[in-house]
Order: sequence, then structure tokens, then C-alpha cells
Amino acid sequence: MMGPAIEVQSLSLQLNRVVLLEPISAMFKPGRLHAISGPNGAGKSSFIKCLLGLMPHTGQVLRHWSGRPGQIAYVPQQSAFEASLPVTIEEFMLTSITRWPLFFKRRDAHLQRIDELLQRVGLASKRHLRLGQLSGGERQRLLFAQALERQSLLWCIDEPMTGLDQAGQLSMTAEIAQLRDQGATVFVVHHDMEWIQQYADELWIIEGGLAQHRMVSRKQSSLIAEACA
Ligand SMILES: Nc1ncnc2c1ncn2[C@@H]1O[C@H](COP(=O)(O)OP(=O)(O)OP(=O)(O)O)[C@@H](O)[C@H]1O
Repeated sequence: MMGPAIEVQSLSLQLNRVVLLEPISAMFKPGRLHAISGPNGAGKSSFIKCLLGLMPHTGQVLRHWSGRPGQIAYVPQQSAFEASLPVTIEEFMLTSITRWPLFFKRRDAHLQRIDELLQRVGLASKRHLRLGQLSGGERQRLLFAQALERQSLLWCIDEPMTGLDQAGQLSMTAEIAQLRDQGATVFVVHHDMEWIQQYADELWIIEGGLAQHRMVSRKQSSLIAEACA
């Protein structure tokens, strides 16, 4: 099974009369790890949100699935949870898994699945903490666990390493590489060129509102160095 190719036709974005993205046309190959990089404020997160249909852009984003269209997994750039929210990690995951209100009966199978996912991101021992009690790295792990639940072949991951310690970064990298190896089409917004050189299949740079794609093979690391000089 392979994720979709993503075709972008004259995609542009303007908010409050500010042009965030100049028209972009590109074809993103399926089953690849696409790194999106570029300076702060260049429009990387906005671009990802356009791919997801979360921003009122002009132009088209076409998803070419090889079979039936699937779900999209989105891991947003880190945001804080409201500290007083009376929701634990387990309850948060439960609502993601069941799409039911919290007062419905918790089924053992759901709790077991949640346990598996939390184990995978190293949060199993924190399942009873409230969202507002989580550290930045823990929030990042939780958002990733929630996205994993969707078993998607199309992933958009916005700066996944923010706040993660070294072990967390290694396991996040392994998870992302595994998604790609399983055939998913993966977009990762990332600033770390060494990481991109080692793990990404393609590099796309958004700069000054324009998407200039400088695509390189993972094996041609010298080309990446040239692109980023
Ligand atoms: N509603 C809005 N109206 C006008 N400008 C906005 C609005 N929302 C975001 N922006 C601006 O759009 C630009 C692009 O933001 P975006 O978050 O996409 O950048 P980014 O490349 O992901 O940045 P970073 O690397 O810092 O995360 C920024 O300059 C931001 O201030």
C-alpha cells in the first residue's frame, strides 16, 4: 500500500491582504519523505495547512490515491493546552479513538490500544496526567500518538523534534522513517539540514513566499549542501 501523490496547482495564500504564499505548482511523489524547510515566517506551516484544507487558499491541492482515499494524519506545530482543562492523556486518546463523549463506557480493547500507542511514544506511565501538566516534549509525543492512531498513508508533521530530548528525537525519527518505509507519503517541516540529509528523500525550500523546490536524492548529500549554502 502506498500513500497518495500530492499535486499542487497554482496554490497561493493571502491573509489580511498579506501575501503568505506566492503561487506554487508542484508534484510531490507518493511514498516519499518530503522535507519542507526555509526561514521562520516563510510560510511552511501555512503551506501544510493548505495541503490539509485548513486555510482558505486559491489554487488546487489534488490527492492522487492509488485506491480508496484514506485519512490524513496531522501533527501540528507545538501548541500549549489550556492548563485548567480537566482532561487526562488517557481521556484525550480515548476521544480520538472512539469519537465518543467521555462518559461512554471505556472498552478494554480501546484502553489496550491506547496503552500500545502511549508505550510507543514513551508516555504510558503518564496516562493519568492532565493535558495542562505536560511538558513541551510530552505534548509533542502525545500529538504524535494521536496521529499514529489514524493508521494513515498521508502524514503532515510540523517541526516534530521541538522540545524532544535526544532519546525522544531518535524514537521520533525511527517512527517517521518507518512510516515512509511502509509506503506513506510524509511531509515534515524541519530546520535541521543534517537530519534532512540523512532521512529525507526530497527537500523543498519555501523562501520569501515562493516555493523553490530543490529536490535531491538522499544519496546525493553533496547536492543538499549546495542547495543549503
Ligand atoms: N492571519 C494572519 N494574517 C497575516 N499574516 C499571518 C497570519 N497568520 C500568519 N501570518 C504570517 O504568515 C507568515 C507565515 O507563517 P507560518 O507560520 O506559515 O511560517 P513558518 O514558515 O511555518 O514559520 P516558522 O519557521 O517560524 O514556524 C508569518 O510571517 C506570519 O506572521
